[in-house]
Amino acid sequence: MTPEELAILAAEIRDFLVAKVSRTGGHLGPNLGVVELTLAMHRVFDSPLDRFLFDTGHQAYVHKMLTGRQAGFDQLRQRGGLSGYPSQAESEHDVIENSHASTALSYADGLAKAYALRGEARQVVAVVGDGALTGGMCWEALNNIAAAKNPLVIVVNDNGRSYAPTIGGLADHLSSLRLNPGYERVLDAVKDTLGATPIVGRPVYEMLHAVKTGIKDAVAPQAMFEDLGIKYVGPIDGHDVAAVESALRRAKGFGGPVIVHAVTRKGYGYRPAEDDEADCLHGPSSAFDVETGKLLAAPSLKWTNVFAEELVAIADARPDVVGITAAMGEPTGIATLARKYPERVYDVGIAEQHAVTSAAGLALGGLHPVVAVYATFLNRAFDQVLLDVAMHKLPVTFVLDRAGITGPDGPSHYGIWDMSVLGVVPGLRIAAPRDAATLREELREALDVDDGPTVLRFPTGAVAADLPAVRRVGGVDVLAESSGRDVLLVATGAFGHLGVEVAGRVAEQGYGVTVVDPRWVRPVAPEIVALARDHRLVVTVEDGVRAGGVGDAVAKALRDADVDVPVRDLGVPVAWHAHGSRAQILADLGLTAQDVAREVTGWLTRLEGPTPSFADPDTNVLRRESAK
Ligand SMILES: Cc1ncc(C[n+]2csc(CCOP(=O)(O)OP(=O)(O)O)c2C)c(N)n1
Ligand SMILES: CC(=O)[C@@H](O)[C@H](O)COP(=O)(O)O
Ligand SMILES: [Mg+2]
Repeated sequence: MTPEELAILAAEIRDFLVAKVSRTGGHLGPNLGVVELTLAMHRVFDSPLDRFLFDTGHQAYVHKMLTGRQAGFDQLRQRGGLSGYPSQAESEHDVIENSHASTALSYADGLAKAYALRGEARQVVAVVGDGALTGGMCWEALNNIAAAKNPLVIVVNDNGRSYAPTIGGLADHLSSLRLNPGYERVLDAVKDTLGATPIVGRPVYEMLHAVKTGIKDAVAPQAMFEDLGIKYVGPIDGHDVAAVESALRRAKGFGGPVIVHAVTRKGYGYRPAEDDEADCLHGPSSAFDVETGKLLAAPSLKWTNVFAEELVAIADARPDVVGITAAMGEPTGIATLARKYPERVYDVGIAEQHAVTSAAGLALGGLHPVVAVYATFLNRAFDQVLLDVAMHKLPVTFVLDRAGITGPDGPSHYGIWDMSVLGVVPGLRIAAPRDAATLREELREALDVDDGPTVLRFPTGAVAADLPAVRRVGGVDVLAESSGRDVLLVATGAFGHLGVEVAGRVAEQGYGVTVVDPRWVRPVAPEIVALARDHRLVVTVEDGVRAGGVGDAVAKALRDADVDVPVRDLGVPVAWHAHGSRAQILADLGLTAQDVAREVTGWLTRLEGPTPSFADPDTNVLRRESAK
């Protein structure tokens, strides 16, 4: 293809991305920024013989288009449709399916070693963003890549942003070169005067590279990488296909590890994304107006908003409260605190392990840090929570947004493991609010705990309507109860509403039912044990994996207290759950009022002894507070 044809193709790809993603939602900004880069990769290398590894994978839409999957974009991130990330089931061109950042270079190191050992002449090309580069695994990988000296091409897609501008020393290094006025001005002048005739411009352009070498040496990215033993090529204009191709061909022929530093712009070529100061339309969650880039759906009050507002209200009175985000200030709501108290919020980059242990440091220094991350991303910092925070009994509060079944981002984004994994951390307490009122209350309770870590976890999306309790037993809220005592239903977190709906259905069948929201789900409250003692069956329902979850914990607590009441647990099976909407996935898992009620009555009918033994159908009226 001629440069002109390539330019036309790039424009067509952009038009396609905007047209499709504006209907489905998805990672528009990141993918608009890698159009030329991905075109060049496919022109220089031979996928799938050569392997393309996309770090985080949210920027692989162009790669999908170039590997025959354009038709799938109408169902992007929808159940049964195209994944928003690489998917081996979709294509042999795809490798990394995990949407957690900073993994690609480690995969690349291993893959390159395998090809070297097996004598396979296959190139490994890893695309890693400047944001992902702030993750520690990248540096562990670079250390090994340099030592292994295997042929490996690392494309640093440097757009200067994660969601917000990327923070940290490395980002400063990269940006000082990228933003060097001399480099940019001369580059633009060369490109302007020579017009779109890059071939003619090649010698001049290459001369510019020589000029830049001086700048590079002065600015250190080249030195920083080359001192590691990794060749550095760039910075190059990541939107100039010919320039990227030239750099990739040089890298391909080098015979060892090479970094190609491509300077790109997130949202490039679509003004609403380019001008979006928040995050360059990083990932609109649903359909948006093409003219403005604004979501079509009316904004709803989200769990995140409630958390953010309450945190600021608490921080107003508590100078010891500080916030930490791992490059997700806006998505987690911590940015709201930063706007009022910028000196009390720390963005550590995509570095959750560092976030947790630096929070331990903050706590040792007399502060009470709030670490706000998506539930799934805390997985990688388990050791830090366990040994750096909990073993030292430090007052750190973890606020886990997107806990439970999320949906469009697929299996590696589900926040379903926290209650199980964190359930084995001595001294750690977990709260699962059911609505805005309990979120506010439990956040305050968490920040009042000063002898160990606390966790607050809530799901994605609009906050559940307030669900007042009928009464409170210790720390446990009774949401509904009837005269009979056939079943105690423990409905955790946002499943409070589900629990009350199930109770109505079960009571209609003549059974006695009590629905409770434990509020603090770990450790199991003694009141749960006491309430269980009065019932014939305990059923738990949780928005998390069953194995080691609340159900298992309640069953163990009853065993430990010699309370011989059977426990049945409902939740998320231990499996990889495909992408879809949260409602669809919950329905697929039988976590709907109808399905749960059917399960509960089924268990009740199979219980030994007379049923309903405690419930008098005439008096077994379900008592509950109407939502205020
Ligand atoms: C471990 C982890 N933490 C947080 C995220 C959320 N996240 C998704 S994309 C992104 C920003 C990535 O920035 P960069 O690597 O520069 O890629 P870009 O979007 O700029 O192309 C973040 C923080 C994640 N995917 N993984
Ligand atoms: C790729 C990534 O990790 C995030 O961008 C994720 O897509 C955010 O999802 P939300 O839409 O839940 O904020
Ligand atoms: Mg970036």
